[in-house]
Amino acid sequence: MTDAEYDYDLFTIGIGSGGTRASRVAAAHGARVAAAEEYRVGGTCVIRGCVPKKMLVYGAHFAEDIDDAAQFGWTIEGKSFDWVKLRDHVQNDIDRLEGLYGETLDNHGVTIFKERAEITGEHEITLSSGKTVTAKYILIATGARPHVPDFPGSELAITSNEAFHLDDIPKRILIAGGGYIANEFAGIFNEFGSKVTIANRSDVILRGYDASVRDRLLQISLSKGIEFCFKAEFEYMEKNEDGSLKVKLTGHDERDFDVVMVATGRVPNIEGLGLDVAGVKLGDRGQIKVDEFSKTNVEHIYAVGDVTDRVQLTPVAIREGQAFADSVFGGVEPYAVDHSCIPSAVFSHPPIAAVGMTESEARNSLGNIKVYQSDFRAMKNVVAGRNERSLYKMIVDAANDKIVGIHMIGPESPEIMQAAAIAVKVGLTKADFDSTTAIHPTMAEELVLFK
Ligand SMILES: Cc1cc2nc3c(=O)[nH]c(=O)nc-3n(C[C@H](O)[C@H](O)[C@H](O)COP(=O)(O)OP(=O)(O)OC[C@H]3O[C@@H](n4cnc5c(N)ncnc54)[C@H](O)[C@@H]3O)c2cc1C
Ligand SMILES: NC(=O)c1ccc[n+]([C@@H]2O[C@H](COP(=O)([O-])OP(=O)(O)OC[C@H]3O[C@@H](n4cnc5c(N)ncnc54)[C@H](O)[C@@H]3O)[C@@H](O)[C@H]2O)c1
Repeated sequence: MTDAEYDYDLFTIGIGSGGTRASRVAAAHGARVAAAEEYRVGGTCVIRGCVPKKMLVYGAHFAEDIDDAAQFGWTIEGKSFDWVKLRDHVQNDIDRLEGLYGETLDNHGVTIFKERAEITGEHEITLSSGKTVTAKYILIATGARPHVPDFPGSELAITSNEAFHLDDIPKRILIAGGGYIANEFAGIFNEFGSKVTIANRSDVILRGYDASVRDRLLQISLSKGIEFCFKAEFEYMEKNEDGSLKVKLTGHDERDFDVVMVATGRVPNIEGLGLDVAGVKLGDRGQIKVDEFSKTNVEHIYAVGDVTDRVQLTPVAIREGQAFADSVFGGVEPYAVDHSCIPSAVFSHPPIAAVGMTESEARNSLGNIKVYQSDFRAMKNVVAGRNERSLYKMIVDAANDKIVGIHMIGPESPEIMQAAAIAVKVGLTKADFDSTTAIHPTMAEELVLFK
C-alpha cells in the first residue's frame, strides 16, 4: 500500500496521557490521525487518577486546616463535611476537562472514535461498531488497570476506580497495598473521618522511597489513627447480613469493614487488542516490549505509557508520546526519552517527594557518600500546635560533591521538589546549593541551609 492508500497515517488506541499527546503532536506535524477510546477521553490521570485524586487530597486537608485555624484566632462554627457535594463537584470538573481534551484533539484535526479498538490485520484496526480502518502506523497507549489479587470474595472489593464514586464515606475501610494509591487514599479517607486500616503483603510501605522518609510517613500516619497490618494477605472475604464485609487476613482474626479497596499495583491493558494477530511481543510482566524509541518488535507498531510498564507516571507517558510523534512524524532524528532521575511524589498527608538515589542506593552504588538531613517542624505546624515534623534529606557523592538524591516529607514538598529536581538532574553540587541565598521564612530554605 502507498501512504495515501491508508485511511490514516497514525491510529492511536487509547486516549489517555500518552495517546493524547502523541495524537495531537503527530497531527500538528501534518499527519492524518485517528484515535479510539473505549471509556472516557483523557484516560486514567484525568478521569480516575491524578486529577480527581489531587482534588480529594485538597478537600481532605481542610479537616486539619479547620482544626488548626483555632490556633490562628479563627472560630469556625457549625463545621460539617458533605462528601456528595465534593464528589459531584470533582466529577463536574472532570466532565469539563474531558470536554477540553476532546476539543484540543478536534482542533488539531484528530478523528476520535469513542469505542473500543482492536488490531485485526497488519495495518488494520477494527472498532467495536464493526467499522474497519487502516493506518500506516499504530500506537498502543491503552494504559493499565488495577490488579486485584485472586482470593475468595475478591469481587466484593472496590479499586481506586470506584473510590471516586462512593455514596458515603465508609466508617471502616480496609485498603490493601502499601504503595502510592494505598497511602494516598488512606490519607484522604482518614481526613474524612473513616477508620482506615492498611493491609500490606510485605513489611514496608512505599518500597523504592528512602527509608527515613517512609518511616516518617508511617509514624505520622499511625499518630493520625491509620492502622497498619504488615505481612497480611487476603485469605477470604464475605458479605455480612448488614452489607458489611467480613475479612480474614493472614495472621489476623476475622474483622468487619464497610468498604475494602485493593491498591496492589496496576497491570498493562493488553487483552483483546489483537497483539497476537499483529505479532507484538510481550515482556514477563505482560507489558508491551519496546525499544528506547517506544517501537515494538513490529516495525510500524509503537507503544507508550503504562502499557509498556516502564515508569507508571503521567509526565512519563506524555514524554514518551511526544518523543514518538516527533521522531516518526516530525522530520527529526529519532530521539529517546531519558528515564533517569525522574522526580516523583506521593500525595499522602503530609506528602512525600523524591528525586534521584535513596541513601541505601547511593551507598551501594557509590560507596562514599555524604548525607545531610534537616528534621524540623514547619512554622505553620508550630503555631497550630501540631506535632508533625518534616524531614528533608540530601545525598551527596563525596567524590565530587554532586547531589545524587533529595528526599522530602512535609507540607508542599512536591511543589518544592519540582525546582530542586532540576538541580539534581543537571548535576549541581552541594556547594552550588550552599551559595544560593535562602528565601526566609520558608520550608524550602532548608535545602540551601544543610549543615
Ligand atoms: C488513582 C491513581 C492516581 C494516580 N496519581 C498519579 C499522580 O498523582 N501523578 C502521576 O504522574 N501519575 C498518577 N497516576 C498514574 C497515571 O494515571 C498513569 O501513569 C497515566 O494515566 C498513564 O497514561 P497512559 O496514557 O499510559 O494510559 P491511560 O491514561 O490509562 O490511558 C489509556 C486509555 O486507553 C483506553 N483503552 C484501553 N484499551 C482500549 C482499547 N482496546 N480501545 C480503546 N481504548 C482503550 C483506556 O480506557 C484509557 O482511557 C495515578 C493513577 C491512579 C490509578
Ligand atoms: N502520586 C503518584 O504519582 C501516583 C499515585 C497513584 C498511582 N501512581 C502510579 O500507579 C501505580 C500503581 O499504584 P499502586 O499503589 O496500585 O501500586 P504500587 O506498585 O505503588 O504498590 C503496590 C503495593 O501493593 C502491595 N501488594 C501487592 N500485592 C498485594 C497483595 N496481594 N496483598 C497486599 N498487598 C499487596 C505491594 O507490596 C505494594 O506495596 C504506581 O506504581 C504509580 O506508578 C502514581
